[in-house]
Amino acid sequence: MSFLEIDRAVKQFGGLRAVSDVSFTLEKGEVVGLLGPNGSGKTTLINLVSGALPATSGDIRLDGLRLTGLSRDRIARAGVARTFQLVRTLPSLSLVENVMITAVFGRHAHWGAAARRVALGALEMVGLSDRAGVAAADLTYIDQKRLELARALAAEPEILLLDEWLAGLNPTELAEGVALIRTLHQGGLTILMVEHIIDAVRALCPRVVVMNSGELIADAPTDIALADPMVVSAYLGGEVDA
Ligand SMILES: Nc1ncnc2c1ncn2[C@@H]1O[C@H](COP(=O)(O)OP(=O)(O)OP(=O)(O)O)[C@@H](O)[C@H]1O
Repeated sequence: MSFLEIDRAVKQFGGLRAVSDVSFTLEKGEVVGLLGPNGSGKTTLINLVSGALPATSGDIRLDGLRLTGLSRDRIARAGVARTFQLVRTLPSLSLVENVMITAVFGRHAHWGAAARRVALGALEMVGLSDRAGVAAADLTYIDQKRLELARALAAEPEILLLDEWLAGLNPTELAEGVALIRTLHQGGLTILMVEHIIDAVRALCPRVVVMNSGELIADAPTDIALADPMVVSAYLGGEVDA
């Protein structure tokens, strides 16, 4: 049994099959890239794993527990946390308040002082603990991204789903972001990351899975997948420097 098992997952939106019979597994402690062109179904797949959307059919299991059909809250309690492509913070609340919310609804359902302690720990991990009392509205873009990650970490996940968390960062911030993800991985977290920045994927992910038009077209070591002609033509329009 693998840690995360995605077994023939399907998501149908009316006549559109956004995720079509996708199967792959992740072992505990792996960091895997989820690649594919715009509209290929990556975010939809993340939505199925995190419970933001119900699957049309198929099974998704974490450590043997069937997630399919469970509520989003129950899936968070099972140890799944994710970041969103569009950062979701509550601007009028302080950073620590923003993060406490996910500590409350996360794996261990902390409350009060315990939720605050977990939230401060998550802010520390992303380098924001010195600004815990600042309003989220006052953050720069990279710090909003850090806050979004802290919110996911405060849920104390077993598996972290990153949806283009590195997008929009400048080169210095990108290097910091890559280092941060590496630290999380080294701490034992299992990570599935949707990412378009190939240098970051190469730096972080020994293995990638690639989607195109809802289907899985590759599941291989990163160098091999990025040199696969089907991946090159589908995903990168032939422009990858593999
Ligand atoms: N809630 C929805 N209702 C209807 N169609 C949707 C919905 N969510 C996504 N889609 C469609 O499903 C397909 C896959 O979208 P998805 O966002 O999963 O792709 P993606 O690979 O994450 O793309 P990107 O890299 O641009 O984020 C697209 O055609 C999209 O328009």
